[in-house]
Amino acid sequence: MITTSGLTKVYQSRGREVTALDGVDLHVREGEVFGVLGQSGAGKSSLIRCVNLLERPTTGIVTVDGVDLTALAGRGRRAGKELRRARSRIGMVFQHFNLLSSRTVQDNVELPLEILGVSGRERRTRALELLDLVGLADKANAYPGQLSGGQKQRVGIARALAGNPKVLLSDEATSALDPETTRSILQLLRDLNQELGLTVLLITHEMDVVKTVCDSAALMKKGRVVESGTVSELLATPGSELAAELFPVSGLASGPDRTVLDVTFRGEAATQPVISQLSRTYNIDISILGAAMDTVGGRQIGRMRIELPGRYEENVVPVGFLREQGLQVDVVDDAAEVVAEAELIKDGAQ
Ligand SMILES: Nc1ncnc2c1ncn2[C@@H]1O[C@H](COP(=O)(O)OP(=O)(O)OP(=O)(O)O)[C@@H](O)[C@H]1O
Repeated sequence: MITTSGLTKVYQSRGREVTALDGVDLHVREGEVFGVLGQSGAGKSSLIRCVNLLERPTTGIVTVDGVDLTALAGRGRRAGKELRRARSRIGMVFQHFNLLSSRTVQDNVELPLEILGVSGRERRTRALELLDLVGLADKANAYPGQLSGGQKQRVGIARALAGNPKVLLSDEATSALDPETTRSILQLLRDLNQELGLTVLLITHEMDVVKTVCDSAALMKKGRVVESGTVSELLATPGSELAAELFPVSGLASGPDRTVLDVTFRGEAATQPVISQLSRTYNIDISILGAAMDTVGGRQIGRMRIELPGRYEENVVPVGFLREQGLQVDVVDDAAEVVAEAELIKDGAQ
């Protein structure tokens, strides 16, 4: 539904060039909720703004629902009209709602329809339908200033849906909201995704958002996508940074000459007593350093960090046993963990 290939965006800023996107290839399938994560400055906003051509990419191609938007941009009047039409099929939701304070809720929702030249009567009916869909039928005549943050975002979503889009882009839609309101807005996006078959591309810096609503996710760093896939694929990828952040377990080895493993359980494997079997079969003592259960991508999943006596070379057979039981086993390298933690501290300090 959304494809970018070789997308770059270079800004000219005070005489120097800033590369915000450095060759981004993204594939968002029809009907999925796709989350793009990354630290501040990674290029997330530039990406989403290039997808609907709010920002003109420097090079590369953006296709939405089979239409090459980059080919239409800046190619005369006729193509401009086609681009406007294609863009009306892409809704956009903003972090700070971007509502007009002098217009009522209903008039805010009608605005894109006015621009599309829809008649007054049709606009009113459509706006009321949309307000009903987002649970705000009783606020049609209120002004944005009279609404809570969550209600304002619902109006923003209703407005984004006015042109009957197939795609909804969301730029940090929940980051100005409290946790409870965030949950209800995410639920609304999920319901719209399922009821209307809407494809949603959202950018966020919150792992919880990805956990709650996303089918797929990508991690951006310095203008590049460094990991992407369905949430289940990512969780099954050894060494995936997104998986580790989506589902963190911690705990350091209790001393030298120990093997630390992250064992991920899902489905049937979660109900088997594998740890006690492992201990009995190989006559080893196992310490549990950390454990967590969670629902990720709608599936229950568990992860446990365990420690076995002896170095990894001495534990190849027990590790093989765990893998034979269908468990995902990642060997935790303490030295790498220490480096990763130091990087996190350094990034946080910047
Ligand atoms: N209009 C602009 N002019 C010059 N540089 C820009 C412009 N917009 C973004 N940048 C730069 O491009 C890089 C990527 O910015 P972008 O806003 O896309 O990142 P982001 O991941 O969305 O960050 P945040 O989470 O803080 O919004 C940054 O270095 C930023 O300073």
